[in-house]
Amino acid sequence: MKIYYDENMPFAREFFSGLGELVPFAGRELSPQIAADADVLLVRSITRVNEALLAENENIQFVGTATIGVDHIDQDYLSRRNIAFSAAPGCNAVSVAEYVLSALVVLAERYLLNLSALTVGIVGAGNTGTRLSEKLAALGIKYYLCDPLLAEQGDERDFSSLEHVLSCDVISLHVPLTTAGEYPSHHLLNRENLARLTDRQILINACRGEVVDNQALLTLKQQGHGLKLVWDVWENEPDILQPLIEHTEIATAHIAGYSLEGKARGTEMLYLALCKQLKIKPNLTLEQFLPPAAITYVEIKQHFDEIILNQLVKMVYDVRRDDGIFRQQLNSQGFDMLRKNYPVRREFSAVTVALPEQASSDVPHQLGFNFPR
Ligand SMILES: NC(=O)C1=CN([C@@H]2O[C@H](COP(=O)(O)OP(=O)(O)OC[C@H]3O[C@@H](n4cnc5c(N)ncnc54)[C@H](O)[C@@H]3O)[C@@H](O)[C@H]2O)C=CC1
Ligand SMILES: O=C(O)C(=O)[C@H](O)COP(=O)(O)O
Repeated sequence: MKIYYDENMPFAREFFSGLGELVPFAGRELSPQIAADADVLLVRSITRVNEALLAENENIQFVGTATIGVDHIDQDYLSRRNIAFSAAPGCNAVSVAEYVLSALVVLAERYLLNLSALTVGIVGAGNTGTRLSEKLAALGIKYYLCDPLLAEQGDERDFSSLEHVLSCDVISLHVPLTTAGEYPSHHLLNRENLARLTDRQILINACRGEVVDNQALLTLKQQGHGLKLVWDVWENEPDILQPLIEHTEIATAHIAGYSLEGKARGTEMLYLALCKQLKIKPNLTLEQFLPPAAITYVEIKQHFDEIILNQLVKMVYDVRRDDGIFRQQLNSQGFDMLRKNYPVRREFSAVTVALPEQASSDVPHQLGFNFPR
């Protein structure tokens, strides 16, 4: 059995070598000719899987994407051909939530904002939106959720209108990219509603670039609008609207979900799905392969406050590192190479935090840091 896998899938060799012959490929270079003899195809978000790619392949049994987003997969085509499909829902949701938290900590420091006094509007209350809301709740930050689909499905949380969440101090977008249905997200933020945002607001996009009309946003910023932007995803990646970069507070190359745990969990989820498809009992887990973090233990000696929060979050993940790399190296390396060469980043859970014995709050552990044994 030939298993074709994207070369940017961590631990793919470790997980899949016992299941078949492995063939790595570069995500944007996979052609119908190359993919023609794959029995299993494991992709990331940059490979479009559709009839154009698979028409010449008569044997393919399984397609997997090690990502949350599935907008690059023609699922109707796969089901018409009876090809099994699996994604990795939630695999890097914590990573995205920690990216957003790091950005908020950095902006709070830059503009002397009192984090706990901010309101945050979360658009899309699925895996990433929920992980973010849990971290905000741990910090006592008031948040509002907008997700008409979940509301209609009977989700019992409180939901707000899009109009309401767009009036919050911080707006964080966590929807899939969709163009059909009752609530399509393509250009959910457009010229009209962007123009209604105010100079004091922060807009964070770490879902898909096409959810915001990038050209309309650029025009608004060029007119002197003060809206602060945290921008991880861009329309038309990798050929992005570069003039927008200078108008952002934080700009990165679609890496919000790139913690080592987040990417590797995607690989592990595909391994489990493929084992199920092949009716094989899985015998490998991610814990076997994940290395320890560079710093594994921190002892806090004082009352936990926003200063310690700032230090703790930035010690594990300081989004300014990725912003700096992006601004300095985008033109020399290119968008895709920045992503391919992404430096190791760990999640909060890789670090154990010990608190003073009489600590009155447990915020670090509620944020996802590990408990001491
Ligand atoms: N920047 C990055 O590295 C990453 C980006 N993503 C993107 O984030 C998206 C969301 O991820 P998850 O939360 O894990 O997905 P999810 O599927 O768990 O949740 C998405 C939620 O958005 C809601 N939704 C859909 N259309 C909506 C609309 N028009 N208005 C409000 N809510 C709407 C859905 O009902 C669902 O509850 C993914 O589809 C992916 O495109 C995901 C991981 C990493
Ligand atoms: O999981 C998703 O959805 C994402 O956006 C991933 O972070 C995309 O990563 P790549 O598949 O483009 O490496």
